[in-house]
Amino acid sequence: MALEAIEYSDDIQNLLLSRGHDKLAHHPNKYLICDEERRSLKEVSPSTYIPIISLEELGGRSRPVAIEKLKKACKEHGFFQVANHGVSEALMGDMMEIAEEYFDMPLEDEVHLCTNDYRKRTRVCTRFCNTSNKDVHMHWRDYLRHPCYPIEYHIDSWPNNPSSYRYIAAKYATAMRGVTLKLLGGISESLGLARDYIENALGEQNQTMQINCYPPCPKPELTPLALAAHTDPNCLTLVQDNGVSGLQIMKDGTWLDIPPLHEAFFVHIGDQLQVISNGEYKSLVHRAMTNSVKRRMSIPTFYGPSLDAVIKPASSLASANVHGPLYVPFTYRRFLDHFYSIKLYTTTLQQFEVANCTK
Ligand SMILES: O=C(O)CCC(=O)C(=O)O
Ligand SMILES: [Fe+2]
Repeated sequence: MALEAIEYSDDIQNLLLSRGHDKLAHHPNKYLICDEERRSLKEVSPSTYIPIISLEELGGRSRPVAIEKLKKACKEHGFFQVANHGVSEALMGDMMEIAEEYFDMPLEDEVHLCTNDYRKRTRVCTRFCNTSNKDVHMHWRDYLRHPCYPIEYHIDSWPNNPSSYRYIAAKYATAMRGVTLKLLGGISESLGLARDYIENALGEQNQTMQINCYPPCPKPELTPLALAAHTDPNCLTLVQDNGVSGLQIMKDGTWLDIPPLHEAFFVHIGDQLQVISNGEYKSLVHRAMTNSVKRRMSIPTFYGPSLDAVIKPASSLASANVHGPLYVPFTYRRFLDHFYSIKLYTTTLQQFEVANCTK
């Protein structure tokens, strides 16, 4: 689909859930979900075991043991929690507080950031994707999103309100980059690659911070999904939440509830790591549920390639596989264009599978 075709004039300000009431009354059909999604909501199991990776352990003499743990977590689960990560409780608290404040502000100050155009890298939005199909259902979520690396390059595009937003978000983004790079170093080694392999494979790199705001939903039976099932298109995602549950992940064909984590970050694998690892590690299918009582907030840090980086399976992993490379090389820009143009957000990778490209 031509990208030009995806501009359309939904009144995004009217659709933002957090800025006004009764979206269900005004847009009764927009939030309905399909039968298949509705069926899957009934088959959810209670919370699951979440492997713990200690960043202290990864940086110390027990690194080889920690790398083995990391390998098992990535291979068998696709997710883990990172503890002893060095991001202070105070900074995590300040970031969540300013995030909550942001979504309590009147919209007037932020109108200039509201857009559904995914190419605007700093934006306030409510749609998951920018498809031209207006019938795609909406999610019970608003979000603010902005790039964070290099900070000096992007900070002027960030919200200026609340007045300490930029200061706190910059401190947080810097700390999160440190944690992510340490994890990526460990993950590289867990695949038998040089410690800086993945970092280098991401080119100039891209770090994006997102603040998801899921307001209480008056009719969760009508619109149970706050965010539909998807895999993240980036490489690795680290999530902080505000202590309200709602995240679910798919493991071995079953949906599982993930409880809120205190002081730890929930980390999971994205599509680019699946490609670089040549399918050794799989990106995690996940979604979020609505809640009729409490507002849920989450702050994912998405770490991935720069738009021009060419992503492909690591050659040592491709040659170790009887099938060779499982994915064709692509630029991240091309990948994202495809990701934002499809309706089923769990299938982006299929387009880039060698098996599908040589037919
Ligand atoms: O809210 C969450 O915990 C997950 C959010 C998410 O999956 C996303 O923003 O991509
Ligand atoms: Fe996600």
